[in-house]
Amino acid sequence: MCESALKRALLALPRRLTSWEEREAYALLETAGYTVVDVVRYRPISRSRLFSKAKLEELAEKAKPLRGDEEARIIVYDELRPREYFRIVREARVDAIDRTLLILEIFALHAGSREAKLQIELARLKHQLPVIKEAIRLAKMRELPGFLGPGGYAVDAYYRYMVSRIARIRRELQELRRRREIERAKRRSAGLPHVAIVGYASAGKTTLFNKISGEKKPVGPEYFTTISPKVKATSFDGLRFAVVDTVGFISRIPPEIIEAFHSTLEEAAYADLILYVLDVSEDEYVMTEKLSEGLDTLRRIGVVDRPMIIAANKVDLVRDRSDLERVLNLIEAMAESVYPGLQGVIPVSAATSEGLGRLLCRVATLLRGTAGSMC
Ligand SMILES: Nc1nc2c(ncn2[C@@H]2O[C@H](COP(=O)(O)OP(=O)(O)OP(=O)(O)O)[C@@H](O)[C@H]2O)c(=O)[nH]1
Ligand SMILES: [Mg+2]
Repeated sequence: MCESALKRALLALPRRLTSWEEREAYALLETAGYTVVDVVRYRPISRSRLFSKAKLEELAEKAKPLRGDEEARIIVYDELRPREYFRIVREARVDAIDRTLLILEIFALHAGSREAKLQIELARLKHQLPVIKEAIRLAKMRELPGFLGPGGYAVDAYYRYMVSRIARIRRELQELRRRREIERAKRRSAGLPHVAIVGYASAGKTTLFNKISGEKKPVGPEYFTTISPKVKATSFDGLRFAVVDTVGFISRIPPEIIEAFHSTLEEAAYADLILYVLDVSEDEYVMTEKLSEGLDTLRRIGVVDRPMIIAANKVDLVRDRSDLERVLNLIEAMAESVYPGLQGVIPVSAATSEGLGRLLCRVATLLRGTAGSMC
């Protein structure tokens, strides 16, 4: 969902990005409601120092038209260390955010549940804590005159507030997680096996979830349309099961976000079957990159041995159908080599329902554990 009034942004892009990662950067900015007014490309000097003096001057020059606009931001599509943040803000006099904060802004736009809102606030606070620490250090050295009041007392107080707020959010999240576990246990004791739909952002997970469950959850071309997991009981061929929609993966998910959304992705770790949605209408290189990123993310959240089916989605958009078999084989070979639990790759179109019957038949067979199925 884009905000109607676009916020202006000066985008700082590292030169190391591949072209599809660059497209992803623009897609994320657009989803967050920014319009890019100018771009600065740079090669980081080191991990802690991104910009040379000359680059910083270029950035400040290009940021001039944004000065005084409270909504405008310099967006550094990288990990921004506190010292670098203050260097930029002091030089350019426009506020800056990094890639993690950009992603969190998008999450905040789509956060419906209390749990999602708390997770985002927690991730933001944890991200800001080192910045505030740096502000205290600079205020003590009198390098940051006037920043949040004299002598940095206000900064100190804010720091203490953040620490106590983090502790409170952690407690509340623990309670919500406990409740979620109870609900999951209830569904299990009712005998419902769980199928978790996972995959890269915008692969078509919710479209497939809606088709399988008869729901009408929002879908859309922007990233992170879904951020809280949705569960719905459904049935196929006399078999009842629960289907779960989850938050999409993106490349290089920042650690704060992985941690914040662990409980969301946890639904996948508890599932009896993983339905991995892959957009096969994309360029082959992009598709395989996204597949390996996604499988890597699953491994990081502890999904290593659950049975998995890959739904090769959006086949309605594949022009060269004669080449599809080769692409499916490639996906299978690639996924199998890193994920031994793979139980097949099935071409589908969540939009037109093509292949859906075969997919569900395979899901039901695996959940029943019956051998010698027709699909
Ligand atoms: N042509 C075509 N479009 C599809 C298909 N499946 C999904 N889409 C479109 O792809 C876009 C993304 O679909 P979603 O279902 O929102 O994708 P998602 O994986 O849930 O995305 P996030 O929740 O943002 O991670 C939407 O514009 C859908 O209409 C398909 O099989 N064919
Ligand atoms: Mg979705």
